[in-house]
Amino acid sequence: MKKPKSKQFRLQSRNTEVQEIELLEKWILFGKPESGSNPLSLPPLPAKSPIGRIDENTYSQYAGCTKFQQLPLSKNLKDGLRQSGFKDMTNIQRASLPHALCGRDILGAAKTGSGKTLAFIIPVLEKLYKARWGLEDGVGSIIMSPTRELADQIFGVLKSVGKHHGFSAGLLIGGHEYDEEKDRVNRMNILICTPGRLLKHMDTTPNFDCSQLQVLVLDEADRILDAGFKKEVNAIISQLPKHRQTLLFSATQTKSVKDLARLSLKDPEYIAVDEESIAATPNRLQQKVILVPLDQKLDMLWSFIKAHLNSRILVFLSSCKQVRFVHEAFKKLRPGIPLKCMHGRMKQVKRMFILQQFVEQTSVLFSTDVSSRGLDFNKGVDWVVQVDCPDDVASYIHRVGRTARYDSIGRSVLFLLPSEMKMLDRLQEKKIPVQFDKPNTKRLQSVSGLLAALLAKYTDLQPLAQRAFKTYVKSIYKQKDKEIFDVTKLPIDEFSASLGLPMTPQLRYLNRKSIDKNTPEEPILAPQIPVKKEFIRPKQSNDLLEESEDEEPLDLFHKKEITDGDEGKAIEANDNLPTTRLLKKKKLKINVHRPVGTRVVFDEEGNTLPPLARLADISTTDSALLDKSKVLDRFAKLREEMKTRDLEDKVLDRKRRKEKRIKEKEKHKRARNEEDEEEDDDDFSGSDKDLKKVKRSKVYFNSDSEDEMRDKVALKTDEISLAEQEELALKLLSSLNS
Ligand SMILES: Nc1ncnc2c1ncn2[C@@H]1O[C@H](COP(=O)(O)OP(=O)(O)OP(=O)(O)O)[C@@H](O)[C@H]1O
Repeated sequence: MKKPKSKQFRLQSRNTEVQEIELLEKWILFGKPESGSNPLSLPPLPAKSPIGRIDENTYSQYAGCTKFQQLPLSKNLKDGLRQSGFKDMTNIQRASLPHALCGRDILGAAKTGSGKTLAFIIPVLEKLYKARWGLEDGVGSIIMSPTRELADQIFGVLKSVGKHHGFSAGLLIGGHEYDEEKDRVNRMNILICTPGRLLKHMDTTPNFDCSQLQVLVLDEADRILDAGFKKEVNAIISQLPKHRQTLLFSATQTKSVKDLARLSLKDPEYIAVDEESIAATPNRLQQKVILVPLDQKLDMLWSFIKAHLNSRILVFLSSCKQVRFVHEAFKKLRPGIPLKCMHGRMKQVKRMFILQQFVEQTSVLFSTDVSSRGLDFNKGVDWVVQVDCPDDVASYIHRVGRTARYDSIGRSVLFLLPSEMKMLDRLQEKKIPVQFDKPNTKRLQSVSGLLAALLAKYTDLQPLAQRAFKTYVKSIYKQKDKEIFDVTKLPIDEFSASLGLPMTPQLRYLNRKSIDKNTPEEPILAPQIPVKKEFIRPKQSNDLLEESEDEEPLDLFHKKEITDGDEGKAIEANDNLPTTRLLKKKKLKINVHRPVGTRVVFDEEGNTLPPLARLADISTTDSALLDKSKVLDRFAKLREEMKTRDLEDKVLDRKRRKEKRIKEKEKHKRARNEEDEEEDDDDFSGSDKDLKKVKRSKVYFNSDSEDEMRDKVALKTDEISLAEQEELALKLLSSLNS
């Protein structure tokens, strides 16, 4: 146990703390970089130049320095950084720390894996230290992250570099015990959290108070500020004090980040260290794009894995269901490397466990975008394989950013469908150095046949495959960027077969006939409706699957059923509308409170008629709207149908009852047997046992037609006794005769 420190020692250390803070503040003030300047452009300080106070009023320069030790940081933090192995600063740290340490708001963008975490953790720790923040002061800093895993990693870095500081820090993320968090949340100085969980505490935890907040950090700011978190983040920000330092970091600077900057940042420093090279991906990252038809994606992935059995491969697919199917199916095919999967539907603890396993050994991790942002795989991912096209360039950058972290090298490959080639242009527009390659199909191993066999053998795999198929197609259908994602160009049947499915699942929202170019007939429920030009999807000039100009615009949707008679009217009514308009089902509002018999009925001219007048009309006039003979025929048919159904039901019912009876008898029999066995265990003499057996054989029957058997045996007993009687009579007679 530690010896309690003496009062004098505590006083002395408090004095040195006060002196240190005073010195740091003067040093920071003295060397403040110009607002808007880029410390990276300053010449680096000579290695042996003095650090800290030089004389009474002179301090060393810190803007432009390259090492953490040259910064005006507390001794506690310098020790923490050194012990965690951090010596030289990365560019984003060099560019942002001098500004952040003097209390400025920061809007920082830097490549993935470039060290943004330390760029905000250091100012947080220093700000609270200089404010002499203590336990009783409550929440001093909030660090928000979009995902739990990322929050957990930030927490890890904070614990490591801040271990010599006395702050209490807590992780507030979903999947953790909420009630337990409630008790200690008020005692935490630094909160690392996901937006949802923080808001929950703000709303429900008594006395939870952030009114003294000093620093707010948004990591992966673009993601936190996008539509998904908008409500939560706005609600949180409205409860925070305006007077605070705000640090926003992300790999890509988006408009919404700037929007937030306008809302709450005060003269922020825009720090984009990669602006000169523009590309948001590291130079150490080799990036390839290959053209893979949809029905060959799994073959390609399988062949790739087989060719890289000694690597750590992170595979991105677009949905949880695909991740689950590919993981389960490939696991059964045993490629010779451990396979793992991770998606948002998994419990937090499991996700953490999988991540840890993945970084420890060579393996393949199938994942959704849940692991595409911010996760630091300890420089350990060799390959990032994007099997499904990312939503946009930002998403691409985040995915490939899981490899080539800090100073390590990495490789990535993106599979693009012929219809998704526009994505290549988008990447090149953003100056992302991707290399387009043709895949080596000589080494391609086909797995679709194997998958079909697997699906037949493991019945639980088939629904997984079906769901994977459906979610993939739906994800393409729902994508906003129709220039890249065009569901009409997917070879649906071939894709289904490539997953091993015996039949293509039904996709209700797609009109299959329109998609299938081999069956150019008209969709049955889609009458030819003139379509306004502006509603037709513009054709892409560089689409490999381009259709001819003359072709009718594709109709992807099912139409509301239109009967022969209605068809003309429907067309007339919607003359100038695009086809899609017709398909929207009109929601019928039923007023359940309407008094009975008050329904409004219209005549042919559109005049309202009194309720039920139309029916009365039918009975009184010859021009009946309903043909009576037809109605009677219909009723006769219905009666016939009901009769046959009734018969079928009866047969079924009889069968069910019989089965039930048999089951019950078997149950009785088993119970009896058990009883008898118990009795057998008691002291039975041999003869008694035999007797019992004989008795039992008379009582129990095994066959289904039990009653018949019983009758037969009864008959048999009668016959025997009769024969015996006859024999006895004969004997008697012969004895009498003799
Ligand atoms: N100054 C440094 N010296 C050595 N290693 C560093 C330094 N700064 C960061 N690193 C290491 O670089 C890796 C990436 O850092 P970090 O996770 O902070 O990157 P990031 O920019 O936040 O990435 P992302 O955008 O993907 O979230 C980590 O393993 C971290 O330990």
